[in-house]
Amino acid sequence: MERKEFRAESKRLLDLMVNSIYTHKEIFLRELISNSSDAIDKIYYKALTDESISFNKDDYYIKIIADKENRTLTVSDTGIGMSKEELEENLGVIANSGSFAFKNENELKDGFDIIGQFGVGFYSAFMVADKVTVISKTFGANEGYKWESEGAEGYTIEPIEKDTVGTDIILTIKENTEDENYDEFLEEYRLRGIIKKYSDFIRYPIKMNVTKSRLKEGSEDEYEQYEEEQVINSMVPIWRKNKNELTEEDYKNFYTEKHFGFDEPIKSIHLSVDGVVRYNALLFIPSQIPYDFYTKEYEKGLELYSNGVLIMNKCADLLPDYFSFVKGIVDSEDLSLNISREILQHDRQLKLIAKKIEDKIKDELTLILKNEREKYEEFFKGFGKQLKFGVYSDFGMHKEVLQDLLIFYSSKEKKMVTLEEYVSRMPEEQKYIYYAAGESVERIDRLPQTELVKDKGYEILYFTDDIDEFAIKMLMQYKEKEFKSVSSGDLGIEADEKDKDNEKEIEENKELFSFMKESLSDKIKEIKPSKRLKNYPVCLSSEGELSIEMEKILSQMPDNQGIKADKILEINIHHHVFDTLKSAFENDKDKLKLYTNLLYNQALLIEGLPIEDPIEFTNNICKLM
Ligand SMILES: Nc1ncnc2c1ncn2[C@@H]1O[C@H](COP(=O)(O)OP(=O)(O)OP(=O)(O)O)[C@@H](O)[C@H]1O
Repeated sequence: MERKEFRAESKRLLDLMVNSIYTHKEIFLRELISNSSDAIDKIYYKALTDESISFNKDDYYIKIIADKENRTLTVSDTGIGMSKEELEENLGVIANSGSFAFKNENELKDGFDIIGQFGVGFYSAFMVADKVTVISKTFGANEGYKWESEGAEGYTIEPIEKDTVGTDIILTIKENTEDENYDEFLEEYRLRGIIKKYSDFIRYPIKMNVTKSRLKEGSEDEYEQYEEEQVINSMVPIWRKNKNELTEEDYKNFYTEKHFGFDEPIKSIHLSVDGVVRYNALLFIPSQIPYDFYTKEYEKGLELYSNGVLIMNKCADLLPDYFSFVKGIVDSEDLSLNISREILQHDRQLKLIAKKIEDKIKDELTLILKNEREKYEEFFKGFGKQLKFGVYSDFGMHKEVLQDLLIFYSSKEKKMVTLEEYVSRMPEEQKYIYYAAGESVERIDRLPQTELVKDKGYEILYFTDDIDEFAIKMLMQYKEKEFKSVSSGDLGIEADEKDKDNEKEIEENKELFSFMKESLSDKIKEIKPSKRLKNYPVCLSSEGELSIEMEKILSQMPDNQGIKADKILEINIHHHVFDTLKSAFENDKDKLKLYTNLLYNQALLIEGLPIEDPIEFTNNICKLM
């Protein structure tokens, strides 16, 4: 019989499993039972919706058999089974989740991490077994197949007789070592405990033979032991249980068991609605972003059940895009089993459920923001962008829902604040909500353009995400206060007396400014004395809808059309550099050209924009040295 190699990634993971020092080895059983349950879901759904298949609820179960003599533990199910191709495809490679590829070598050395984070499913069997045998017959096939592997060397596959459809996974349990006791995975008591702990909510019976004792027939004091098949799990899905029967721990276990995420959810939401549409929902707000969250591969959606039967893995219509990070399940007895994806989209009941879910998520997030700020900030680090995309998308249609969930770094508070907090602190004479956009808080903090606003004692919100300014433009205003970039032409701050005195100076230097403007030609729209600069000689500001930050972001887009902001070069006439400019204007116009060019390039650098001709720039500096 031919031995086949595992694919490279699988081999590495297998090595990891075999040599695992992971302390919770017991989770292998949870993984296998969960796979069995998924497989039964598939056939159960088929049987319910296809009239040609006879249906008997009792036919669907999982059975655990421990055989101490042969050191085998079998997890047997009456699920959909696997064909030869499926055995190869599913068990010869790491589950097509991509999660593995994402982990880098360093993280991989730490087996704990990968098991804890992703639940590598089937492969975890190798933590406790020397050999794993899978015997499976898929629905509609005439014969079964046996897949067998003793670890990283590879696996074999061959046809085998099997009467019933389903899968048996037979683990040959490892011998005990000095540090590890593997015998326990053959102990009835221990196995029951593991099943209760991790798989109690599985909706199909998990059966096991348990040892009992009874009075011997005809005897009054002599007992005998006998075996009886028992269902170990309670089978009530967690979402059907009463909230006060459940602990936070139960919800967390369910989250992990379902592989919703490798983190701990910041919130579990349990809904039992008995209105026009009756349904139960269990929703989770994760604390960490999944590695693929901001990629095309990420698929949003909730598991959808009709009266306990899974009808869709990821029902996207239940979640708005801006809450796409939410995981969970919805189960309604009012939904038809045979509902198709297309019908579902227009289903009135589903729409009602979706609306209620959206409201609930918003309320919960608002509560966390209010009462558990640190937690919210952690959440926002990961998912804040998604909320801001939500404000921006669909022409701002959802801004009302989302605006109070936004937080931004504040120049004054030195921490994240809400728009509401900002507005409530605004001095009476302050007209606008000021913001500054840039790469990082540190960089924005040093932007010359912030000087005047800070000097006035006004708070500035720092925008460090690309989407921020676009989202704010969509928002336009908050509580009737418009947003204003500190780089915009008109800041709406009254010039103080000193500035008025300077108007004379400006008038006197009109020609100097027009000479400088000419030498920069159309690189800038205008050059003018700055009202906002205090300590810096120059800065750039912009006029119109498109800011310099937005220009930067758009220029990085693949279909960038070279759209430019209208730039204004502002000169600080109180800076000693201005005296140098004046004297060059009098005595040496060529030098003034050089200076103008230098100042313009300096302003670009401060903005984080590339200078157009670095060679010319450095040559100019040398010329002046
Ligand atoms: N008992 C089973 N019956 C039928 N198919 C199975 C069974 N066990 C595993 N499979 C198939 O093998 C695939 C791989 O299983 P594995 O546990 O490695 O990953 P997964 O379940 O897809 O992913 P995850 O464990 O992250 O949920 C499954 O997706 C399923 O198609």
